[in-house]
Amino acid sequence: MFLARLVAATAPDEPLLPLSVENLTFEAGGTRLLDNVSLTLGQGMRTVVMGPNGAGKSLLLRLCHGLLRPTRGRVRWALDDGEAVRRRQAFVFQRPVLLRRSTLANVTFALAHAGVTLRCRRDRAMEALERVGLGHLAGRPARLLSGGEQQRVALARAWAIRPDVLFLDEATANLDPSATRTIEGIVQAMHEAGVKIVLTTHDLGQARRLADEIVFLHKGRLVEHRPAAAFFERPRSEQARAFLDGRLME
Ligand SMILES: Nc1ncnc2c1ncn2[C@@H]1O[C@H](COP(=O)(O)OP(=O)(O)OP(=O)(O)O)[C@@H](O)[C@H]1O
Repeated sequence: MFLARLVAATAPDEPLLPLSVENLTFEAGGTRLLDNVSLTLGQGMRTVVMGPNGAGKSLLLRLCHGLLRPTRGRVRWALDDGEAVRRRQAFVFQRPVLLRRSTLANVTFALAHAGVTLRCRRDRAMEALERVGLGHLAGRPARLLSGGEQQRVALARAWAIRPDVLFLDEATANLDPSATRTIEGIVQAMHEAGVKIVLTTHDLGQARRLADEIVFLHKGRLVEHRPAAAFFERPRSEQARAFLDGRLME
């Protein structure tokens, strides 16, 4: 069992993508919050999920990542191995959840959880911390770091496990412009390293900077799924036009 985990974490041969979402529906308390969404996300493009408050962006990401179970429909990966699928993706939340340990230990803990051998953990964790510019703070208690630094620890943790797919849900919503740009630079570096990026944001500037394609949701429905340049220049739907003009609040 342990060996199987190790192999899954270190030798990802078969592609995980594309990710197909088929007639995905999520209901809670008698309300349909995500309504029959179908789309396919492939390798390479940075996908930005946009839409007004309550559109279902977080729900879509959480369902894709397996944090929630759909009421109907399904999430299908190219790889038909639930354990490997789970281990080859990472999720960064709006507020990072950090352990009451050193910055380094937060990353090595994630590696232990991913089945990486004790021998490799420290080097891999340090490498990831260096990549996000936090090598010098490895020994500092993680919870004493600034908000932007804490989010960089979350990204180092994600990077260290070498995921195929990284989901980010409003990862910069609480950060100032400088910390936001730092996070965007790390996301861009992960994209260039071959990690599939799927993120939600309220920040139109960020969407324009990072997106290759846009998934636009409104009231739980998929309204547009198009290349970013086309979406921003010629949105097809009235909802998207209103949203880009700042006229669609929910
Ligand atoms: N587990 C849940 N149970 C019940 N309702 C939920 C649950 N998760 C989300 N919702 C509701 O579903 C709707 C969509 O939520 P979601 O968080 O996906 O929206 P969002 O598009 O990410 O919005 P925002 O931009 O405001 O973060 C909201 O009305 C939210 O209150």
